Formats: sequence, structure tokens, C-alpha cells
Amino acid sequence: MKDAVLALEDGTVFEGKGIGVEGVSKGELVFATPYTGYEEALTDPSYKGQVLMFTYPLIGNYGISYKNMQSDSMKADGLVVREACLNPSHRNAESDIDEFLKENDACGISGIDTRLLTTRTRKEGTVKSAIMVGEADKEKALEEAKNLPEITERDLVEKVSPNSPYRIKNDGPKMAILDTGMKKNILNNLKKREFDIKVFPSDTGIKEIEKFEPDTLFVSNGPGDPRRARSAINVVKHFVDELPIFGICFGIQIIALALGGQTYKMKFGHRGGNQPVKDHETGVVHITSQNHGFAVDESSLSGTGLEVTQTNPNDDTVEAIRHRKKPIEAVQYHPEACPGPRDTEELFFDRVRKIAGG
Ligand SMILES: NC(=O)CC[C@H](N)C(=O)O
Repeated sequence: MKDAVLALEDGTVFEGKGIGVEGVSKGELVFATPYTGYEEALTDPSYKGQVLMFTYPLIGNYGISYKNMQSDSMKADGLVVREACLNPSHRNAESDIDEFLKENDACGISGIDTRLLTTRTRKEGTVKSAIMVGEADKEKALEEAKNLPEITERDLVEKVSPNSPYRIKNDGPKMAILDTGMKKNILNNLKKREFDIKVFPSDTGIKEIEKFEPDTLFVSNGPGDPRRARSAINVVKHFVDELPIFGICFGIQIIALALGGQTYKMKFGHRGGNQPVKDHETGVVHITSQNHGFAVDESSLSGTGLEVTQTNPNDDTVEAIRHRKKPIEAVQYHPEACPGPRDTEELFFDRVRKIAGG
């Protein structure tokens, strides 16, 4: 494995061994805590613009199985691990983590003290980073990290949203999906509930969506700062009084913004498969899959008609909202899992089907 360096915008540089291609990969460095599911996480479009660091020390040990991917390719911009396993052992393994990064023209780095780096991120917050493989030039890597725009300045949705709409016919209610970087298993769950679906690129205009005559609107997960998804926010604003509207992760943030609420950037976010979510009505605490670095500001919801129905007991962040009078509901966590627990999958998607039309 080639020499490699990981540089942070604060001037810290780590040395390690390269995975993937020679060159530079850069993005906001975020940590994720799932023990398994690195294929799903690396292909989740929500990670566009980010370098993904796993806290679990051994990554790649069951190889890469393409059926687990949550989109057509790797979307995280880089990978940081303690140890990369290059001799995987699994009946479904079709490739290994090094080959997978090469196929996706991405750089990764192993041999990093991910525990130290995670502790630092929790204490000081996320930072911009750059991985350089082959030519391990520390000064150059530092420049790359420092010159990267902040994630709040980047339009990342356009890099992962489909270029044109597509149809998935079925017998159920007509659902327009605003694909701001949708994970495959969200679509699978909506197909399974027989929605008659048309998936639209995130910048689709209101008129084109109206032509489809949807019975309901769904806003998917997605990368970056939700405040930059102006087109999607306007579409939701337009349909607020006309359709049942649902959303997941990026979707809850866009719905809150569309109804006059605010969102904010978290210090380091929630990315893992063990995030608790307490339901205010039942008192039940669900264990959920999460991947977000922005959140809905509860104090901004007064006057929007929205109420908070679930929160994270670890830090009181908003995990679900519901409109008091209109059929509008959304969650911050990922009921579709991939990776992570499926405890809330039926709860959420069956409810969507019920509210959207029996
Ligand atoms: N998974 C997502 O949809 C993430 C939403 C948003 N980009 C955030 O980081 O909070």
C-alpha cells in the first residue's frame, strides 16, 4: 500500500497507508459508528462532500457486495479507517474495499488513530480534510483541506439528484418524490407499499410536478445544508395546503424550512445505528439509524403549525415533526436503515401509506 497523509484544516497531519487511487480526496471529516454496513454508508448520497471515518477499527472484512449499495456508486468523497481488510471472507463478496475505492476513483487512508480523531471531532466539531495518496506531500494536503469551501457554502444536492424524472407504476396512491439524494431502500419501501411513483430531480419546477397530479409528496434524504435546497423548499411550500407531505432526514429539514422554521449545523452530528428516539405520545424509545449533521431548530417552529413528536434523549434534538392540522409528517432518522436497525421501518412507512390514502 502506498504512503498517504490525512490533513485537517487546523494544520494537523496524520500519516498512513493509501487505499483506492493515487491522488486527493477531500471533504468535511465526519465519523460514523456502525459496526457493519460500510457498503451502504459509502454509497449513501447524503455523504456527498464528506470524508467518512468509521470508529469501528476493521473495515472491509466481509468485502463489497454490490446489492447492498444505496445508490449507483460511492458518494462519500473519501474514507478514513484504522485498518482496511484487503482479504475479505464472505460468500457474497464481489470486490474488496481497495478495489471499490479504485472503481470509484476515490482515495482512502488506513492506519489512522480513528479513536483519537473521533474524540477530537466530538470535542472541537467537524473540520475540512484532505487525503493524499501516493505523493504524500503534507503542505499540499494542508492547502487542499484549507481551500475547500465550508459544507454550508456547497451545492451538493445537484451532484447526487437524478438528471431526469422516472416512473414506477403501481396501483396505489400517486406519489411525487423529490429525489435530493435518495437512498435505494427508501424507494424500495415506498414501492413495497404500492405507491404509484414518479421520482423527480430536486430542482423540478412546481408545474411539472402538478402535471403528474400526485396524491402525495415525499422529500428524500440528501447531502449538505438544507438551507441551500431552495427549489425543493419552494415546491414543498406550494403543496403545503394541497397534499399529504412526508420526509426523511434532509426531508424533515426542508419541510420545516418550507413552513417557516429554521435549521442549524450540529457540532458533529449523529451517524450510526444506535441513536435513541423517544416518542412523546407512547414514551417508547426506538433505536434508529441516523446520518445527519444539521437539525431542525425546535424553538423556530412556533407559528409554523408544526409540533415535535419525537426527540433524541441524548441531546434533545428534533427527531420527528407533525403538522397540527395538515397531513404533514417527517422524521430525522432513517426508518429504511441501510445500515442500521429496522425497528422503525414498518412504523414509519405503514403510517405514510395510511395517511396518504388507505
Ligand atoms: N441523511 C440526510 O438526509 C442528511 C441531511 C443533511 N445533509 C444533514 O447532514 O443533516
